[in-house]
Parts: sequence; structure tokens; C-alpha cells
Amino acid sequence: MTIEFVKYHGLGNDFILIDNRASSEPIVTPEQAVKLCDRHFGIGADGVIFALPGTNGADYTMRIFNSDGSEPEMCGNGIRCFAKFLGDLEANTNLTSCLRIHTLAGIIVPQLTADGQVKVDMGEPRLLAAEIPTTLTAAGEKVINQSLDVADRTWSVTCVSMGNPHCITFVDDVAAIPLEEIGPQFEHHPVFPQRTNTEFIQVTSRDYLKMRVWERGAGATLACGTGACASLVAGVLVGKCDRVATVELPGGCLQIEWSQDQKLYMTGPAERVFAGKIE
Ligand SMILES: N[C@@H](CCC[C@H](N)C(=O)O)C(=O)O
Repeated sequence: MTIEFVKYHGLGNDFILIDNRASSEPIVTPEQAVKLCDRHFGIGADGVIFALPGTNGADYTMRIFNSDGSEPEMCGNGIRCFAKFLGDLEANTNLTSCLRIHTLAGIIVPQLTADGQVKVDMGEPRLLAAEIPTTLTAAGEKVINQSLDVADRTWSVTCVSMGNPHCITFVDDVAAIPLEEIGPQFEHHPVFPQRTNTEFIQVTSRDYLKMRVWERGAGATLACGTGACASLVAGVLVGKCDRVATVELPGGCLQIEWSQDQKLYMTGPAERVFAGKIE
């Protein structure tokens, strides 16, 4: 079977987008996704994203496989790419109306902005330990500034779910973090039964955060949209930042707002790179 795809990236977090509107199940298996994401023997990407028919009143459904074949609940950079992809599929690059996208994290609402960026209503963060999930505190408690031992060091961590799990730690110098060494140890720590994404944050001012990320199922990536949202929430919870901030990632900047309606709004770019066929 020949499958057409389009490659997109959001700040260097890159994805293979597949038009899956004719079927309610992904037309690529997790095992095939691993091969497609391989940067030497495949197309190369951090994940494969499928545009499926909508359910329960949503316009579309987005599903994603990480580059290790696992299926996360949501992807922030991915949903901006998804919105641009839908604009291409519908032959309408000026698609500025709100789209309701069903994801495993609930309904997410991206909107193309007049300047070509994508603003996304990412929904509300979930803060209780059982919702992350983590066993770091009792199930019904928030996880704020909890001690976690990783790599012979005790880290103070705050956990936030944006549908997918995030463990955030604030550091003096984000460039000094040995990400490849300690990232996997956070990801697979026994206190995270569904593994975790891990963000290291340097607060340069109350409205500017520098971030590096180790993603569950994908490793070190150039950007993570859900991670940027979760990190801003963590920064507010520990009193280090305001509710509106720029988050600088290795691949560029995202604008994040934790609005008074308790929802997160993320604004950033999404770029088409190339199209091809899988044979
Ligand atoms: N890069 C994404 C997050 C993708 C999913 C993540 N690896 C997970 O397993 O939760 C983003 O931009 O949010």
C-alpha cells in the first residue's frame, strides 16, 4: 500500500503527518512508526501524527505515535502542525476558524492566526498526583517542590499533566544539564507508572523561561509544547513566574498564557517541510 505523508515541524519538533480521514484506526502500526521516525533508515521524525475523523462532535481526531512507538495523549507542537496540515488538506490556508480536535487528552482547539502562527486552547492543567500520574505524593494531593532522587542528586520537582505527564525542575543553568544521561532516569523512575516527560527550566525573569526537555518516548527534542505549558504552570505554582511568559526552547520560542479561565493558551509556528510517499 502506498501512503502519502507530509513532514512538518514546530520549532524543530518534527512529525510525519498522515491523512487518515478514511479510517477510524491509524493506517500505520506503532512498529512501522518506529521505522519511519528513524533518522538514518527512515524519514526521520519525533513522531507520526494521524488526522482521523472526528468523534463526539469534534471536527477531527488527532492520534500520535512517539518515535519509540508508544502513544501519548497529546502533543502541543504536533497540534499546531496538525492545524496547518488540515488547512492544506482542506485547501484552505486561511482557515482561521476554531477547529475542535478530539485527542486522548480531551478536546483541544487550535486556531490559525492572521500572521501565520497557530494559537491553541490547550485546556486546563491537571495537578493531582493521581492525574499525572505519580506516586510522589498521596493521590489527591498536588506535587509541588517534592524531593526526587535521580543520579546521586536530590531534585526539587513539580508535576503537571497537560493530558500527558510532565516533571519540572528549576535549575540555575539549563545549559549545564547532562540531558542524555539523566533524562532517561527521570523518564523511567518508578514514581512515574506511565513514564514522564521531564523539563529543566531556568527562569531568567518572571516572564521569560529557558527550557530543555527530555521527552517520554522521543528523548531530547528541540521543543515540547505541552512541556512549555506545564512548565509555566509549575513556575506559577512555585511563585517563580507570571501567568504570561515566553518559553525559549532549543528550537525557538513559544508564547504561553495560563488564563484566568484556568486554560492554557500556546502560540507558536508550524512549518511544512516536504511531502512524499511511503511505498
Ligand atoms: N512534543 C510534544 C509531546 C509529545 C508527546 C510526549 N513525548 C509524551 O509521550 O507525552 C509536545 O510538543 O507537546
